[in-house]
Amino acid sequence: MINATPDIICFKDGQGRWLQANDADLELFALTGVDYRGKTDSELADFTAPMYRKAFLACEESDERAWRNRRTLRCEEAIPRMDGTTAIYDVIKVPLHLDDGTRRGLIILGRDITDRKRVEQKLALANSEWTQALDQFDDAVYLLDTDLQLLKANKAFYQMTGLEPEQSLGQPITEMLHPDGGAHRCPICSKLIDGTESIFTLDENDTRNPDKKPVEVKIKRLRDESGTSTGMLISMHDLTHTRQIEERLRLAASVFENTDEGVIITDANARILDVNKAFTRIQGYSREEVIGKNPRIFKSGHHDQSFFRDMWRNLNETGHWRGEMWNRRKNGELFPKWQTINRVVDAEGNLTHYVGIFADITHIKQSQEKLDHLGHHDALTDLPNRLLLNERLEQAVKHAQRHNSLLAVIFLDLDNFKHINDSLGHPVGDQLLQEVSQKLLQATRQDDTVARIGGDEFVLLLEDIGKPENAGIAAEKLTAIFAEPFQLVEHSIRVTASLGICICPQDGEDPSTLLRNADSAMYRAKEEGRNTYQFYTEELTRNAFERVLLENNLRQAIDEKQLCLLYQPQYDLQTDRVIGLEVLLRWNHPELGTISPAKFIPLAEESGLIHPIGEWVLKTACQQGQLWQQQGLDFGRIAVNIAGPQLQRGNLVNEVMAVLDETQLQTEHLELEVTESFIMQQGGAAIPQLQALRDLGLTLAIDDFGTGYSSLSYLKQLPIHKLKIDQSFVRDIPGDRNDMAIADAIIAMGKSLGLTVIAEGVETEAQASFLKQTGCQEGQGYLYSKPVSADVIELMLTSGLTRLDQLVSQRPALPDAPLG
Ligand SMILES: Nc1nc2c(ncn2[C@@H]2O[C@H](COP(=O)(O)O[C@H]3[C@@H](O)[C@H](n4cnc5c(=O)[nH]c(N)nc54)O[C@@H]3COP(=O)(O)O)[C@@H](O)[C@H]2O)c(=O)[nH]1
Repeated sequence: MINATPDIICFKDGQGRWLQANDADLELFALTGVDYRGKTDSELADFTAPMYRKAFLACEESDERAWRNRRTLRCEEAIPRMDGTTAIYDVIKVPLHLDDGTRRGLIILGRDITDRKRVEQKLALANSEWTQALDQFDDAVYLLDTDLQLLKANKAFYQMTGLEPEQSLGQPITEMLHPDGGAHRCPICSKLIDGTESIFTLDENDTRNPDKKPVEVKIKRLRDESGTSTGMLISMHDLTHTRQIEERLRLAASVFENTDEGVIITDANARILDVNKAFTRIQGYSREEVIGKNPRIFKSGHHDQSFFRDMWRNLNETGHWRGEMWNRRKNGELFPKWQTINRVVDAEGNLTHYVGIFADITHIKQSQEKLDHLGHHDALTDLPNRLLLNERLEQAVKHAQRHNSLLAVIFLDLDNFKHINDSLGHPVGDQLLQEVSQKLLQATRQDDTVARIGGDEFVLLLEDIGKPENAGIAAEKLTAIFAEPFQLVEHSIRVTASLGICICPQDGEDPSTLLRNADSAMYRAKEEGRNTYQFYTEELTRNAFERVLLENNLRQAIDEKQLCLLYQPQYDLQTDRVIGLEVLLRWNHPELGTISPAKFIPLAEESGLIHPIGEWVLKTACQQGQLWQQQGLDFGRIAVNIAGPQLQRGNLVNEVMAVLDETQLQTEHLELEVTESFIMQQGGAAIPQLQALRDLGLTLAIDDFGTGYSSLSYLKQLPIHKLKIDQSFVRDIPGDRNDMAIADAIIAMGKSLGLTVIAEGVETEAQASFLKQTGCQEGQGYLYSKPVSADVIELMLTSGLTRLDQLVSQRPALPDAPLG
């Protein structure tokens, strides 16, 4: 019967000797067919495979324990198998003793639990892995049975509740958490008691919160396959960190919305995702108007491409950019802002956003400008002060050096200003200084600088003055403002000024030298008796005064009949016949003698006196021509020089028509000469007037040709008849090859354009013969005749002679003709 069971059964006597064993036992130890009876485990180990020895010894040892403890022993024994695996047996050993305590025998029953063990081990492993996994959670997780007794809990649970596993497993949760019996007041326990599944939060200051932290509680009912409840799973999530993040987010959102700085957030492609209230206020666009747009819609046009290129490079290299930028508001207004842009990257370093923060710095800029203005201007007159003057002077010197131009520094000091202050008081002195400042500004060009460098001292900076004499003209204008008394609120004050002029580069090439020299020139003006000006160099002062003198005298010259005209014949080079007479003006000054037009015509042009003078010349020349016309003298044409300002004024055509009408000179007897440099300077503006003059039927010549750089294409557009080769190209013929080439080219150009070419300043036969050979049609110069009076011309024409030298040789007793 004992062989019918797969369990092992073995009986041993009191000395551990085997009495009987069933087949399962014998098979287990490979003892089948072995005479095992009367042998102990150790002895049997010799009768079977060596691998069983360890198992036999272990059996002996546990047998001994059972006897010694005199109690049934239950243990597990591992028995090796032939296939290399190990069988685990659940073994029960029942020790039998005699009444006197001696060992009588041992009953051994064993059941193979290898498979169960394996499953149990797997389960235990899985269980421990699961527990370990749950221990990793920060959330407290615990499992209750249907009686709400704690079955399992992770580490976080014990940490949160302060309970120990030994004292809590198998205990009712409600009593553990609320030993005072208040479980029904606890929101977690009351829900557990009700058996309801739920998710809820408890704040740290909630008196019912068993834990003093904000927590999110989730209660889940567990069910088996049949749907029967098997327990409850509870998780408690500590919300402290979440609450902190929420708080930070709330704070960030509040800062975003309430900060005074505009904030703009874009995605990685610079598409706007969000803007704040301040942005809307500053930029003028609503949030909806800009979402999805690129910030370039705010571009002001103030910055060039390189500005943005540098900005992006910086941003991408360093992760941020900071600087001043100009933007355009929705209403079109430009404004300056101080902008910071940051790149935002994710954990992998990939660009996700750009965040721009900016402040409108319009007011700061305005304040800066105000401060800057205050720092650079005189508080009383608002004129530039010494600091700004120095800056401008430095720039002006550089400009003059770069462009090879002239710069004038005028130091102006009021004469006896101290007396005005002392006698009438400082407020009146201040008023006077303000008035003087205004007048100085009115008397200068917008580009000039008028500075007050202290007390009654002013400095004027005149750039690009062309020639030093122009500084003298400016000084004249400036002294003129002191000719009339200054009308102040309660006083009419007469005051004069002394001026010192210094020219850059000739009198100094740096600001301090120029100011010092202008100052010392001003002191010389004071020494000269005040109310005057002096140049730093005496020669310039002399020239300037001479110029003023001439200009003043020229005004009287017409009325006092000091002007007269000379005529210089012009010839056909092939026939030597007189074909015209150039009219040349002379000024016979009662004290200074004959003054060259080269000296006074520019003065007349600058002062505007050229208009009455030019009119007088034209009318006088036409009257003379008409006289000769009446006498039947063949003078060809009268060639009158027209100055640039006469043409520029715009009424020359009417003026010429009126003179021709009045004098009755036939139009074909009149020729007008206009300089090439003036025509060039006018561009196309002179053409309509020249055309109108040509339409009158008179002849138009371009004077000083070759000095004004006109091009062939430009010349073609001009309604002219004649080119007059400038005498500077004739003077050195035949010695200078360049001049010969230029003269040749002008003659060829004239020919190709169908224009007559006349050469002026012909003094030698060689020059005349070269010009003739190269095809120049007409000539004029000392070789034939100097400019002479009308009487001499008349004599020459009536005598049938053509050249002055012939006249002189034939008529030695000529009247006193003024010879040019
Ligand atoms: N707008 C006006 N300009 C006038 C008028 N009258 C004269 N001028 C211009 O003044 C410049 C100087 O003139 P001037 O001193 O009269 O000199 C002229 C001739 O005398 C001189 N000339 C003539 N032949 C010779 C010569 O063989 N050698 C030599 N060295 N000089 C000579 O040349 C001047 C002629 O000038 P241009 O007009 O270029 O023919 C001068 O620019 C006059 O134009 C006037 O009324 N209005």
